[in-house]
Amino acid sequence: MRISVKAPAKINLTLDVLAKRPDGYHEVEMVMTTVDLADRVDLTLRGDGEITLDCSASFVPDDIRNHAYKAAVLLKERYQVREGVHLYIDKQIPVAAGLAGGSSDAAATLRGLNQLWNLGLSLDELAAVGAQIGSDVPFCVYGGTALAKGRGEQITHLNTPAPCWVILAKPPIGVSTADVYGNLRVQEIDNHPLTGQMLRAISEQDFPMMCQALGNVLENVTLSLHPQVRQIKELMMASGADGVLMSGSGPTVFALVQKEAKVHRIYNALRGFVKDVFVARMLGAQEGEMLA
Ligand SMILES: C[C@](O)(CO)[C@H](O)COP(=O)(O)OP(=O)(O)OC[C@H]1O[C@@H](n2ccc(N)nc2=O)[C@H](O)[C@@H]1O
Ligand SMILES: Nc1ncnc2c1ncn2[C@@H]1O[C@H](COP(=O)(O)OP(=O)(O)OP(=O)(O)O)[C@@H](O)[C@H]1O
Repeated sequence: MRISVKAPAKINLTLDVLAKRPDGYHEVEMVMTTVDLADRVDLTLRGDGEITLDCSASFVPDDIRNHAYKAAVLLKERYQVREGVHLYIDKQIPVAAGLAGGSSDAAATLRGLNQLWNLGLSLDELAAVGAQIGSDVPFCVYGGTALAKGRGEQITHLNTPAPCWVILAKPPIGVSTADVYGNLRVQEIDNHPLTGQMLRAISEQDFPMMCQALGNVLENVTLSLHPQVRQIKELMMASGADGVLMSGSGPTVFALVQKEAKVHRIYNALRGFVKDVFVARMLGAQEGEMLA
């Protein structure tokens, strides 16, 4: 038996850090949404109980370091499953990009195995397993649009934002999330995003207010480490984007626009500058879509 599950990328519409915690993580408050730039995870039942993985991108680890592999191991142990699985990841989301590609693969694996292994678990139960893998995994289990608190695992579901286009551009650098958080001086943050305004903009589907409320306190840290990220932001703004922000710990920057004509202008301007440029839409549905 084989099933395929979509693993969409996420963007952060806001990312605020409130405090550094004694466990080394940071207390965050962030609004996240999924977009239709997605990996695909194929899951094939293995009767011998083994867990194996292949990925279309050869540089992505194919063992326990892979978040999807880890998800399968954790679920198998926790629910004492006898069967195994072969996972194949068709990678479309750029790696180490601030788009939660690995987290989304893990979440898609949890959703797919729930079906393949007939576990009958709720999304809340899958998200609890996901939290053991990474802070972004619980959000990715649900998808859609949400406010995430704690270290990212406390999820409140939100409405679908105003319809718009999302143009994503990733400069050819990988960014370590741990390094970016490590370089953040929480007491010195002077650009806290307007989270309340973002929540209002989403509930009222107010596109201009959503663009105004975009904000990410990790942006300055990554910008100081990688000046190319600032150049991409400036290029997007000069090409007519309605709102521009870095996603997560970066280095991917996204532009929001409502008029389709602007999409082409921004895309063409960026393609002369970086190779990885994607045009996407925000996903409305809360639960990741099963393909088959
Ligand atoms: C930047 C974001 O992607 C925004 O959505 C997340 O906050 C990070 O999510 P993630 O990549 O799933 O993060 P994890 O794999 O849990 O943690 C990677 C590293 O980031 C740092 N980290 C992560 C989350 C958090 N709330 N505080 C942190 O300080 C820690 O040093 C941790 O060792
Ligand atoms: N399934 C996977 N896909 C991509 N990378 C993975 C995967 N599993 C583990 N990794 C490792 O995780 C690291 C981060 O990759 P990922 O693409 O998830 O980063 P990211 O998009 O910045 O994540 P986040 O936004 O959650 O911080 C990579 O260096 C990669 O080696």
